Amino acid sequence: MSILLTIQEKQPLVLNLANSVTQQHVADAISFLGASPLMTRASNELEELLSISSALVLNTGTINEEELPFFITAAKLANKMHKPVILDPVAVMMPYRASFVSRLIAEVKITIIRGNAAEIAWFAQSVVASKGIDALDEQVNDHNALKAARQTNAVIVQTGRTDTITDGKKVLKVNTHSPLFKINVGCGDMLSAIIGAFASVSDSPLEAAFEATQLFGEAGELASTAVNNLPGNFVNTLLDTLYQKAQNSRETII
Ligand SMILES: Nc1ncnc2c1ncn2[C@@H]1O[C@H](COP(=O)(O)OP(=O)(O)OP(=O)(O)O)[C@@H](O)[C@H]1O
Ligand SMILES: Cc1ncsc1CCO
Ligand SMILES: [Mg+2]
Repeated sequence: MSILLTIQEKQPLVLNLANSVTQQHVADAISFLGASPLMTRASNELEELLSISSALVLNTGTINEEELPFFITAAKLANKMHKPVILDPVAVMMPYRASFVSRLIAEVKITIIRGNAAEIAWFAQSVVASKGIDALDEQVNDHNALKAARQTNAVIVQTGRTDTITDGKKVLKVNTHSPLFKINVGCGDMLSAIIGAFASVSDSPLEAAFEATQLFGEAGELASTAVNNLPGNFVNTLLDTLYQKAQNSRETII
């Protein structure tokens, strides 16, 4: 059975410590795929929520220092309960964010890290040109992705014009092309959450990360064409396309 179909059968709950910029799109993406999103900022409910969740997605886009213990507690509980933890290390190259993420990953096990080339370079002690949330270098850098995977023991999803997915040994690629992804803020956040939904029902983080990234890339291409390559309606059309793909996967077996 495909992972996408399993998501709809199991309707897993995906718990998100989301950023405050793009959380509606993140929740929609999870929901339209057939999973169930939940966002929280309350440490006193973490244990209860994680016990009914199938994955935890940590997005460090709008963190502050008071939230570090909250992120650590959430991930430690998920580790203890053997639930996959996905990290989206937004702009981790910036010094405070680097300090936050360093302290987080020193304490917890991350299953999958999804970031752009500049963010993944940081995990490989390397530098790729960037400005804030955006990587500026379009080169495909397998070396950084492989090194990041080996150093963190996580599956790495390095997004860009070509996406590279690796566990430090095997390297998989997604080569779909939708330029509108780059200018619509939050598409990376949506993909990280979708990877969370896939990992929540799969025993293979590598396979889950690859299939989620491929689905997202294909949906992006269809959505770009449908909106004549104009950005204003892209995300809504992308969400509709994800929904249709999820529905189609059901029809293939009915
Ligand atoms: N230059 C590009 N051309 C085509 N697609 C791209 C390009 N850069 C990124 N993408 C696609 O955009 C999606 C999000 O990846 P991206 O690298 O932009 O994440 P991000 O920088 O974290 O985004 P955000 O911070 O806005 O959420 C991925 O599906 C990726 O394949
Ligand atoms: C623009 C922005 N700033 C912090 S998080 C975020 C959304 C992209 O991750
Ligand atoms: Mg991002």
